[in-house]
Amino acid sequence: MPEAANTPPLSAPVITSETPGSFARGVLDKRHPALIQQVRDAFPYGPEQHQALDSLLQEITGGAIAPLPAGTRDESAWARWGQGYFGRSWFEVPFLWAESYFYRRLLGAVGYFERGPWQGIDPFAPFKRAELRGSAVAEELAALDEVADLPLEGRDRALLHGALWGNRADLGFRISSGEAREGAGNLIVDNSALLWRHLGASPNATVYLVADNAGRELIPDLVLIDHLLHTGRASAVVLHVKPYPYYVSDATMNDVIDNLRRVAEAPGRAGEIGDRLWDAMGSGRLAVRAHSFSCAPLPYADMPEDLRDDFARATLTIFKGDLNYRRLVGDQLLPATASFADRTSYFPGPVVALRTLKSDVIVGLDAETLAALETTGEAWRTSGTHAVIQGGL
Ligand SMILES: O=P(O)(O)OC[C@@]1(O)O[C@H](CO)[C@@H](O)[C@@H]1O
Repeated sequence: MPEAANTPPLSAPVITSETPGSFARGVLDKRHPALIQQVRDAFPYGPEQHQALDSLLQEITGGAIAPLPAGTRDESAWARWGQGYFGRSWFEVPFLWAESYFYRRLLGAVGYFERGPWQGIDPFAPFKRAELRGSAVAEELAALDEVADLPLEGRDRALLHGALWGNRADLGFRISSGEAREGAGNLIVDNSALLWRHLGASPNATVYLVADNAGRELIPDLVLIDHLLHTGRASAVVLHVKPYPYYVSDATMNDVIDNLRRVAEAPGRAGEIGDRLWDAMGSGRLAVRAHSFSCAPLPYADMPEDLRDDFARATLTIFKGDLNYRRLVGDQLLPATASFADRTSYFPGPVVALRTLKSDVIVGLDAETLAALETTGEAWRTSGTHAVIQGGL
């Protein structure tokens, strides 16, 4: 098994998809082929795209990993990141790398990067759009009218939890689970008091939020951002999104615009929040960044200098979602009781992860919680029913 490069002290095997029946294997041999079919069905692609999708499907299900075509704009970056992986089976290379490269190749297959009519067409846009127009978003926006009447502590909790559990609704997750599960969910680590205390003790805070999915996750993220700005907990917010479509529903700048417009056009409090956020973007109090490393197949421990310098300016960085969590602590078979603070000690500032559990990686549990979870017999690590608000503060 490959060893982790550049990651903090505790070394543990990097997760691959080699084991039949494992979560990672299921993503590669079920979720990815199903996604190719969904994308194919969602657009009137021409023969060129269909052929490219056919050969990608063939490659991921039985072939060897091929490099990017010569002359592609990011060919050299992927040649570097994929050194030692090309020519091998998709299942035996690191899971994180294989998933990221799959999305890069899927976009390549539908002509996203090439000059031509399909350039810049987000293959996941129909799914994102449907979610944005759906009744769940409308209901969640309407519920903000009630939240507005809560005392500050209640609003803090409701809006933080909204952003947290919004992560359960991601569209990639629904490909294998049928539907994202609804319900109360289990918060198995809750460091939210530390988060509020840290912000309370930091005048003129700049909060960074590293976004995950668009739609039912990004909307509550934006609402939380407004809450931080509006209550003075933050004087500025920086929102990191993906530079191109990724992991099905990950938020890009186009999604920020669509989601913000959706909020601003809603009636009631939601519309007010949308207007304030619109103004915050205009005044620079809310800035958006789309760094290329956000789509890199690497842990944050390997982030480039410019991104490290950027995060170093944050009073607090909030990482959303499962994939960011994997990249933050390392996509490795770590002991669940390993310290979150130790695993994130390389990060240039205080961090908090808001994540529902949708893959095998988890750290920072106490032995009792872990033992109780293990006795349930549930797939608590991967089902999206459990969550953490976990801080290295
Ligand atoms: O980062 P998110 O949206 O919370 O979750 C994304 C995710 O669940 O999707 C993949 C499977 O498709 C997992 O490997 C991954 O962690």
